[in-house]
Amino acid sequence: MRVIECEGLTKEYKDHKALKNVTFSVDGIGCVGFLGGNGAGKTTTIRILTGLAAPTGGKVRVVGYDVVTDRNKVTSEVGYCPQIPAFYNYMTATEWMHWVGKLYGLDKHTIAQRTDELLELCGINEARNRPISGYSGGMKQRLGIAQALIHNPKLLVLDEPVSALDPMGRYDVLLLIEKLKQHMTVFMSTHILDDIERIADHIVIIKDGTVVLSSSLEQLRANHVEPLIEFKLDQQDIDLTDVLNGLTWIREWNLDGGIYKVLTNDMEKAKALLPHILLETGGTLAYYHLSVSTLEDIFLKVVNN
Ligand SMILES: Nc1ncnc2c1ncn2[C@@H]1O[C@H](COP(=O)(O)OP(=O)(O)OP(=O)(O)O)[C@@H](O)[C@H]1O
Repeated sequence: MRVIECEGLTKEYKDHKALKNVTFSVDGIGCVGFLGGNGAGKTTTIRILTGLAAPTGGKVRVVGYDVVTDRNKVTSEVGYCPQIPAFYNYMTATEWMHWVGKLYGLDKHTIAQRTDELLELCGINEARNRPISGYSGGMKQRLGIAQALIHNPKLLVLDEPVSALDPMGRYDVLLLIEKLKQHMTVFMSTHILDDIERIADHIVIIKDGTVVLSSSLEQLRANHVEPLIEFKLDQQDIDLTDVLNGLTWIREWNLDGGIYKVLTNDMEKAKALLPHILLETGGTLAYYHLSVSTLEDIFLKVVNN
């Protein structure tokens, strides 16, 4: 059974088509990074996957259930934490978890047991009897995740879980997601490539309401990572456009922050000739490095294509 199956999903608001064609599927445990720029359609997709909004068209099944016809089953199998989780801040974490457990209709014994397990797992145990109002952003996010897990869901959906956090809070939350993904499917939206690179096993990229890529990270690297040459000249005012465009063995190049990145059809030739050609322009090399394309290079290529 697929954990998520989205086929031709569309969502239209009154005067705006937020999702035009969202098609992807997710199997098994691990972390899925759902990546897209501002307004790409991440939150809208997440709201549909969690049963909070209805699609306008297409088929969506989550943990085997249709999000429209089996909405209650979907909500009982999915845990959701928004970007900025809201609490009754005067409550302690223990009180909050009991309150949420009751909303899910769990019995007292189960609530107490799950609260102990989850507050320990999410690193809130020490602070569990303090009011939430005194928690840091990272602690609130981890409590939001604990709360989302109270009913033991098969799928955890996180909307930009680390975007609003400071580096320490971000580190703790990513560490927690890394633990959770060993036992369940975690679907997290983000616009930060570093997060994906660090913890995701599968990546889905959405652009203008359409999925432009869905692939395992392993497959993505195998298909797209290629060797490249990076260099920088001391003289930033030398224009290399004509020189680089005139070399038949250079397939693609770009300039970013003074650093040239060059993809070639013939690495041996490029290694032998390029440094000399650059010196002939009157420039001196400040930096020269044989490298491979990064996830950022691949992302830009896929999104701009
Ligand atoms: N209730 C709504 N009514 C009309 N348009 C909406 C509504 N909600 C979202 N949109 C529009 O749909 C598009 C997708 O929005 P969505 O919030 O899903 O994007 P996102 O990828 O989550 O972006 P961000 O990273 O900025 O939160 C945007 O153009 C947004 O303005």
